[in-house]
Amino acid sequence: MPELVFFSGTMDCGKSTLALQIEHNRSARGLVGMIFTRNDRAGEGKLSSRLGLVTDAVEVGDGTDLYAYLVDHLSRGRRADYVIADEAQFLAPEQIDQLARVVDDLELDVYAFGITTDFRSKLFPGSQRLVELADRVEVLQVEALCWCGARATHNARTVGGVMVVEGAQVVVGDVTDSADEVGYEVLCRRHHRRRMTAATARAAALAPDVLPVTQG
Ligand SMILES: Nc1ncnc2c1ncn2[C@@H]1O[C@H](COP(=O)(O)OP(=O)(O)O)[C@@H](O)[C@H]1O
Ligand SMILES: Cc1cn([C@H]2C[C@H](O)[C@@H](COP(=O)(O)O)O2)c(=O)[nH]c1=O
Repeated sequence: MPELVFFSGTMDCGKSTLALQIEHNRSARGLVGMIFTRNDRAGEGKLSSRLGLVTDAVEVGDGTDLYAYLVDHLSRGRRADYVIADEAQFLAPEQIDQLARVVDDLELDVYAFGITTDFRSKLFPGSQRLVELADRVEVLQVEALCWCGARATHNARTVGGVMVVEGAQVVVGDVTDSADEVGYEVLCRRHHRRRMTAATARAAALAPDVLPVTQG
């Protein structure tokens, strides 16, 4: 039975890498994938992983009907044996419904990859719809780590290394972005709740009132 699978995790846990591996393994066996993405850091129409792998993809826009796109593609005699949707958190709920229809009516497997929650630990609307509709939700196995060493479960947005909780839900960026700009950092829940990033934890450890008193 074809399935809608949601591979979810924090930023930087290997979702795009897994998407590219699934694509590689299937294309090595002669299958043809339809790859959708939205707002990938590598630019329009790209699916990229931090390990350096990248492939071309169809850039989804606000008005793209993913079901209609596939019907049109197939009716022109082109092939699509399965579907990959990366950065699926950026898709609208209706577009997730369209992916579910691709599974049910076109009988294609759909593999969606995305982060579940935003920098305020609120569900992205597209991810919420995926959790509601997916046949399976798979949490990625190679977990990212918080600076404290615990499993990272939350995505923090930072400016100058300091966690912020105000701003637009969508701001494309990376965990490696320089400390001056808007960037991201993955944290465990405890440190996300306390808004304690690696930089603020370091600063707190160096603060004069916590330095050991030197004996004269
Ligand atoms: N230099 C590196 N060497 C090995 N692994 C790396 C390196 N840089 C990033 N990674 C790994 O790549 C993964 C991030 O891959 P990516 O697919 O881009 O993540 P996601 O799509 O979940 O944000 C992480 O598991 C990270 O550990
Ligand atoms: C938490 C959060 C993230 N984003 C953006 C930042 C990145 O461009 C993507 C996530 O990509 P990844 O491949 O999973 O690292 O999402 C955002 O727009 N808003 C957020 O709250």
